[in-house]
Amino acid sequence: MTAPRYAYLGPSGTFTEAALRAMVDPAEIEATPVIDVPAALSAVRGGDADFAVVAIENTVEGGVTATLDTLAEGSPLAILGEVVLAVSFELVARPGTALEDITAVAAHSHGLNQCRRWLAQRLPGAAQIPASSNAAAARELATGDAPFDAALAPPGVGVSLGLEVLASGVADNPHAATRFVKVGRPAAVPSATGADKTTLVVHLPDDRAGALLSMLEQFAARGVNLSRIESRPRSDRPGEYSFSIDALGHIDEPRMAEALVGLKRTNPTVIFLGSYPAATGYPTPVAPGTSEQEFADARSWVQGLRAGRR
Ligand SMILES: O=C(O)C(=O)C[C@]1(C(=O)O)C=C[C@@H](O)C=C1
Repeated sequence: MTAPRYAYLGPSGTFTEAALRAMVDPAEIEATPVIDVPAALSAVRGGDADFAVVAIENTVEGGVTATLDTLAEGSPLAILGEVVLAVSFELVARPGTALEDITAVAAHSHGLNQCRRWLAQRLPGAAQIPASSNAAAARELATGDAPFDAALAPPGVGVSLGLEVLASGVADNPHAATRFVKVGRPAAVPSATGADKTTLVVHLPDDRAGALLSMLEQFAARGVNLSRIESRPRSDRPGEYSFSIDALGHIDEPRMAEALVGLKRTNPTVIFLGSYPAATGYPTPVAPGTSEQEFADARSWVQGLRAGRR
């Protein structure tokens, strides 16, 4: 059997690679670094990779828009799992560089934003240069003629490239974390674990007052908790928005299945991106009256009514 092929934001050393390693045994897969999130997801869509691991949300920047938008448009993809990693950086530079010598620092734009305050305090005059990834910035510094003299890199990457660490634990928020998802092509949904998450994209009906409220009611009426909802502008219809939603629970559970039926009946587009184990591991909250047994009992009561039982 050939090893499953994974695409991830490279080069080697990115937080995305660390997330990939946290999800699968690197010895059992073939991992290919790619230049950005759309390239990783295109590799899956086009069949060059079986899976991709991509960042979807971080505690400072919120949703990773490249991921949310690329998942929501184009041929169907499925989220199969998630992992959350704590994120803090090392400020790295070529040996002999002092903090006061630094005139320009590079990192992924999310990395720069995750260290905005630190950079303002410690390197107030330095230009901030966006790179395709934090690890790519460190690599360019080590090997090339980089137009910057420092980089914010994932821990350990600078030393492995022969760079010096000028500061470690760099992060504005000591609790900063990034959530990554494993994405594949759609297949039968893996069974519920009891601690699951379902990700959806919903387009609301045009020009209808209360459309957002009635979409949310589909979840509320079945006791389904949302853990994330964000709106994104639609590239095909300027001025209109799609909603990217994480809901706690699994499509195999009647409360989630009924919410999906309601969403499908009342909204023009519902994209199901998958039901998969939640990284928190917290059991799915079950509101009174929404357990599987209560749905089953109520259904058989209705069946009984039809058959004349009162
Ligand atoms: O994987 C990496 O190292 C990245 O550079 C990407 C990325 C992101 O897309 O958010 C990943 C984690 C950090 O939050 C900062 C940047």
